[in-house]
Amino acid sequence: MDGIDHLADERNKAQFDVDAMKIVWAGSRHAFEVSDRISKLVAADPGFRKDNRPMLGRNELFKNTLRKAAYAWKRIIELHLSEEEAAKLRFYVDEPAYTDLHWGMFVPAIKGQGTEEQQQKWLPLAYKMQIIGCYGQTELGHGSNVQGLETTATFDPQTDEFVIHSPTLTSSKWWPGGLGKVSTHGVIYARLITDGRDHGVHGFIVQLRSLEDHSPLPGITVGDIGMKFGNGAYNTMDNGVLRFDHVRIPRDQMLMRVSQVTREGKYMQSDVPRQLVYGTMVYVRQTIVADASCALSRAVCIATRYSAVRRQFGSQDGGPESQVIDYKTQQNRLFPLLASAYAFRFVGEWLKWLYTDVTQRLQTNDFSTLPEAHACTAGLKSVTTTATADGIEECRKLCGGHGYLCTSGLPELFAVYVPACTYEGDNIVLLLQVARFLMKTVSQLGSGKKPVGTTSYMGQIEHLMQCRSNVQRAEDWLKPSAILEAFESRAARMSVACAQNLTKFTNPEEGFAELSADLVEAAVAHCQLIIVSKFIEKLLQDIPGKGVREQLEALCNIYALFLLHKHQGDFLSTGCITAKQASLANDQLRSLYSQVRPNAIALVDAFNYTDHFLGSILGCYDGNVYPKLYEAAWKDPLNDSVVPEGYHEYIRPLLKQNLRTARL
Ligand SMILES: CC(C)(COP(=O)(O)OP(=O)(O)OC[C@H]1O[C@@H](n2cnc3c(N)ncnc32)[C@H](O)[C@@H]1OP(=O)(O)O)[C@@H](O)C(=O)NCCC(=O)NCCSC(=O)CCCC(=O)O
Ligand SMILES: Cc1cc2nc3c(=O)[nH]c(=O)nc-3n(C[C@H](O)[C@H](O)[C@H](O)COP(=O)(O)OP(=O)(O)OC[C@H]3O[C@@H](n4cnc5c(N)ncnc54)[C@H](O)[C@@H]3O)c2cc1C
Repeated sequence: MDGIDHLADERNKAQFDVDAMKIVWAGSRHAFEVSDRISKLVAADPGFRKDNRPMLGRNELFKNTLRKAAYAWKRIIELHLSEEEAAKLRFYVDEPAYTDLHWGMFVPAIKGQGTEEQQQKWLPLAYKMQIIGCYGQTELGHGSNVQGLETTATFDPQTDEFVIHSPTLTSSKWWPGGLGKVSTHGVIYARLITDGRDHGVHGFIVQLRSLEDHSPLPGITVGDIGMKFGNGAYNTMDNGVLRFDHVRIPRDQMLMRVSQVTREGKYMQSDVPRQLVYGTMVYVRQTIVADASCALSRAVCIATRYSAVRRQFGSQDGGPESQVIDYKTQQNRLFPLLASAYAFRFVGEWLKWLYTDVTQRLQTNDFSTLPEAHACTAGLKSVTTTATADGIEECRKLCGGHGYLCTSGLPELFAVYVPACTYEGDNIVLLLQVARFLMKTVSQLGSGKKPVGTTSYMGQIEHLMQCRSNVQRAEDWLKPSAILEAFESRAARMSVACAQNLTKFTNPEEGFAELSADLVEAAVAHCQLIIVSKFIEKLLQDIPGKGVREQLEALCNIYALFLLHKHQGDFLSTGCITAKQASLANDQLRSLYSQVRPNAIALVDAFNYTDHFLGSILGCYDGNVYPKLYEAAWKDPLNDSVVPEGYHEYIRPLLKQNLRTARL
């Protein structure tokens, strides 16, 4: 447009090396370089244009997604992109598509639950996209309760086949992404039945469509489940419905790493735990935490840049009005979200490490850390997606009226993101899994079994149950030890209080159900402690770059003290801190906001997002918001004609009606 950087003054205020921060955000110099190169490549390619999405009807929108996915694949092949680069390209194309499920769930399910032989047969086909797969678990009647799935896979020893069948309406598969219109195959979860016995839910590779003409194979009814929340948004995805009418598949298409069925129809279990059938969900939940930091940082980048551009009130002697980012209320809503984006980034990095560690252990038949990995992935998925969905909506409000325009990018971002609170495990259901893990940990405290990993703080339970914070001045809250002690004692006390209340019930399951709201709060406290402590651990690492560590320290303190303020009730009622200390934390928070303020624009520049990826006029790099908004409005299809279609039919007759009739 005018070629001027309208945020240049803001950028000049920064007190740290933004390029060094970009590397911290990306995770490594290599990750930064890949991400930077691929994001620019996508942004410069008109084939990946996305600004017209909210205007398109479903069929047009979906066809456009198919085109982009095919084009992305073409570019991946032409440019000889590595697996890492290809994943980045799909990420920056930024359009939910069947490929997400193919690469993100179908392939991992075969890798995690297939035998060597099965992997050798299926993975090369999937890697070349000669078959396209989905993850078919959820049914019309059951999603959370996986053990309640109704689809059956009955072994027929006569033919050495499984017969896959949907016995009821509620057993119809319902939701799997990519299933509706695209997938040729699916990993389908069904109850395994041999010789009249039900062995529970297992995974099967089932071909759904002809590889010749894409028509459903005999016995298969398949389609899309219909429009979802928002314009554009997740409607680029063909979430599907699927019914089986006695569909036969060969025996070797049951994923047999965890359990097997022999030629004679004998059911056998390996010495790996049965829970590995749920392994793909652990993998995906871990990736969702990293994705949360991406979605939140994107919204925060838009809201921060726009808050520096937008001015309201406060003009003195005819000078400019105040930038809204200078209002403390704006900072109090925005900066904790900025801090959360960084916090989720680092906890996501750590969770990836934890997952890699568990996977390596599983390969050597060490299953000891699986329960913790399940609790951490479930809990962190829940806490980070809830905060991110709420955070995106808050960013929209932080942008005032203009945030409500699709051109702000925020409505679509919210609509695409919000199902993350439900898919891959409803967030409350997942927190209840964490609570079960915590109650088990508390119950074992007296047994001499030392809690490890993320529950190791419970090892000092006597201290945590009676300690009092020694914070006396606001600055004392900057000490990591003060923060950690407060968060650890809050989490420990909430868990122990639940455990004590549970003993009042003769039936433990009844007690768990009755106290579930409290248990969820205890689980949240535990997960927030993990996020805070991983941020603090990150700061123990070597962090090069002028001023970078100082910024991260400020953000870490903002994240922790904001949570402390928001959940004051927990901290005060459990007696970990006094009302005076809570008030000092708030004083400290205000002064941290002032410290971050001059760095705010540079801190969001460090995400290194292109204008294409942000997809937001309010968040554009140069801050030249008003001319772009004005220009975009005229491009709306409604402005194609000056007098709207329908004028002669519906407006003119109104205007020309008899006045006397109108008065009656
Ligand atoms: C809620 C539970 C965990 C309940 O399972 P259950 O067997 O009835 O539960 P239980 O008796 O409490 O647990 C038995 C035991 O299994 C453990 N466990 C449960 N899940 C896992 C796991 N993933 N890894 C490792 N261990 C696991 C539990 O901790 C229990 O262990 P324990 O017996 O206490 O030692 C489960 O059914 C579940 O995960 N439900 C959520 C369903 C879900 O996440 N579906 C995802 C579908 S795919 C999708 O949404 C893709 C969207 C992606 C996109 O579009 O991008
Ligand atoms: C966009 C999107 C994409 C999806 N993609 C896939 C896919 O690719 N493959 C696939 O298999 N599935 C997919 N799903 C399905 C998804 O995994 C399920 O919707 C999810 O696991 C939640 O299950 P549900 O729908 O049965 O919710 P429900 O369990 O019916 O939840 C309804 C309410 O009940 C509450 N609730 C349920 N159980 C309990 C309990 N024990 N205690 C307390 N409260 C409880 C929940 O908190 C919630 O408030 C997708 C879903 C969406 C929205």
